[in-house]
Amino acid sequence: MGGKRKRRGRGGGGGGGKKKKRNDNSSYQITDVIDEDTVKRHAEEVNKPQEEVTRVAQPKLFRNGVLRSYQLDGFSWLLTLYENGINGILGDEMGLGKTVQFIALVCHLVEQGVAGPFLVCAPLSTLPNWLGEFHRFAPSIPTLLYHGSESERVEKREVIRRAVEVEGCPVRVLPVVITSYEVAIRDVRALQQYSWRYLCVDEGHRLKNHKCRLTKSLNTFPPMNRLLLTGTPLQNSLAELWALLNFLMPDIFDSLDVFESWFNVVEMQEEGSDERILRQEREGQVISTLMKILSPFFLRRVKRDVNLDIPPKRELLVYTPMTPPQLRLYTATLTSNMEAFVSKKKEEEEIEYDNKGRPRRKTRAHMRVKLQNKMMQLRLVVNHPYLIEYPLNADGTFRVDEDLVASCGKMQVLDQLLGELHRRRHRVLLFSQMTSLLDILEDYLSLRPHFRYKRLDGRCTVEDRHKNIQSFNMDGSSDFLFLLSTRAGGLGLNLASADTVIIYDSDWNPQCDLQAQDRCHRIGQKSPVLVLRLITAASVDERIVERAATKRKLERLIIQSGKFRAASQGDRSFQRVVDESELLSLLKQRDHHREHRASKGHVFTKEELNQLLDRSDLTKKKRRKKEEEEKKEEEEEEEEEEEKKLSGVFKVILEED
Ligand SMILES: Nc1ncnc2c1ncn2[C@@H]1O[C@H](COP(=O)(O)OP(=O)(O)OP(=O)(O)O)[C@@H](O)[C@H]1O
Repeated sequence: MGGKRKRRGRGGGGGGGKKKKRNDNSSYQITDVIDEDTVKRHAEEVNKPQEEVTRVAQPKLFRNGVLRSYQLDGFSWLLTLYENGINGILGDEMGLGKTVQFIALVCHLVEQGVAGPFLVCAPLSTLPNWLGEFHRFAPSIPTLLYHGSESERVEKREVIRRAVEVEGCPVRVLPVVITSYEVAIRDVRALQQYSWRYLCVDEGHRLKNHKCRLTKSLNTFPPMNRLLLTGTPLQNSLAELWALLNFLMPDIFDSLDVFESWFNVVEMQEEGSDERILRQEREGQVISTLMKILSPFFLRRVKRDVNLDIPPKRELLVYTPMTPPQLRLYTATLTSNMEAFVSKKKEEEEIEYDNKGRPRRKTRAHMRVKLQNKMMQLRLVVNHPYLIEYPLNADGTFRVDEDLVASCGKMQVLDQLLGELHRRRHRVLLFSQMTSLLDILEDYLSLRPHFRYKRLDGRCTVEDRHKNIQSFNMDGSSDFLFLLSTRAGGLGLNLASADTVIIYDSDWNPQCDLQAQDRCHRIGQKSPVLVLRLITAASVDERIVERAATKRKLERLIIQSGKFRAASQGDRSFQRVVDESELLSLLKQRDHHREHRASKGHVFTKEELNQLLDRSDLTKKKRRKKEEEEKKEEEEEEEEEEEKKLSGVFKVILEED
């Protein structure tokens, strides 16, 4: 175990309570993890009983929209945190409108005379969205996109100091500065100079590594209120969650070692650990305690809690076989002679004989990878053999023909799925981890020119991202497909005009794939969403999906269990220990609904395809849910009527008495 980390004493939330000394590893108490008094004080403030919390009305500066009831709750919660100088995490499930809740908070603070400036630090791909949301919902609040070349940024720094008049506000207001993580790191010196009133880090799980440059840079800023927005606060391990808490409250969460030792994370994440988790909970109430600690700083609502009225989502696993060339490459990799295999093949191909029988060297294939990392090689083979070697034409250009589809099991199934989805007029988001695979998919799309598409990955400029997203979301857009890299395209984008997600290759981190799915399963979605996860059978793909499922277990137990949903009040039933049956059902939960495998050959039969793509029952499910809700409402109304009548009777009786 490492030594005690030095406290930095930054960040608005640090409580400065007394610290308990720890002796050795085995005798850690929960009070070693955190300062109990401080947490208790925060909890009392934030978790006041419902009656005592007055929900704040929608700010006047928040226009062109009505905050939903849970958003008003969330905004009130944010305000309570601000007023008590506590930092926190708004962890609502993706697509519930975390952005608008923060915008409402800014509007309210400005109305109250807080002049700013406010700093929003977000992934590059979401900057246009942030600006758009501010312009749409709070048009009178000044904003500044802090981005661009060095000289542009120097000019913009002047604007940060320029306060403007805002109608109905007691003070002149400084802008909300919206910038990317990269720029915040690059310009840390310049940005430190301002007296920021509030820092909001969007997709806050970016700070999951407490040693990352962004965390270090932001920690050098003068103290101010800090807020993290993230729909996926627990990604791979509790250490990552600790890093977020450490960023927000370094005084309380100052030792990862202690935190980890208490919450025995490694054991909890091992495969087949269900029994152990249950035992730990029985003996030490580990999960319940962790929730108790988190509760004052963390608010999370999920779609099913808030009656969002969007159609349901269904995830299917679609298993695809390997083609013979893929199998050969895969076996060669496993037996470690991939290099020999490929170079031997290359040699055979490179020597050609001219019409006089003389040997002539000729390059036929373009070797695309340095063959080092075995796991990576296996992933390349299953994703597309052309990622290993791409055949060339005589003139040295890439050979793009039907072999591109025929040589790869996933491509054959993808081609079949896309054909049918296009015919049924669905619109598709297609995610891959690898930009080189997106290149191959673009080559494929040149063979299917009727599939109009857009593309977004880490290489796109902010302007191109914005243009492509707008054009895809436009009414009457002719785009059928959006190619996205999971890392760049999974964050914070609104693509609710699509209703199908295809995950070509799964991420080791399950939250990245969830992020991807929720680009279209969000407010604004009108149709049931189908998520198709392609998995090459009996390959590294299966291992990735299994590993991801194990990681999700922890997240499901702590974050998804629905205990953080009340914005205020003691309703957060932490007094009630998470009971065993509840834990068991969380442990058993699966993300996917069904698995599909082609019964014969490489692709699906018509019947199988129909079954796979059918979502009529989801529409029915939605209708049924609505009917049930209406029925419940009617019953409640009837009950109320009944009660009124009864209380009338009692009143008469009482008066007569
Ligand atoms: N009250 C509202 N009225 C109208 N539109 C809303 C409202 N709340 C949210 N939206 C819209 O819903 C969509 C999702 O909101 P937003 O992007 O803020 O979600 P999010 O929780 O931040 O998601 P993510 O975690 O994916 O970033 C946006 O298009 C937003 O404009």
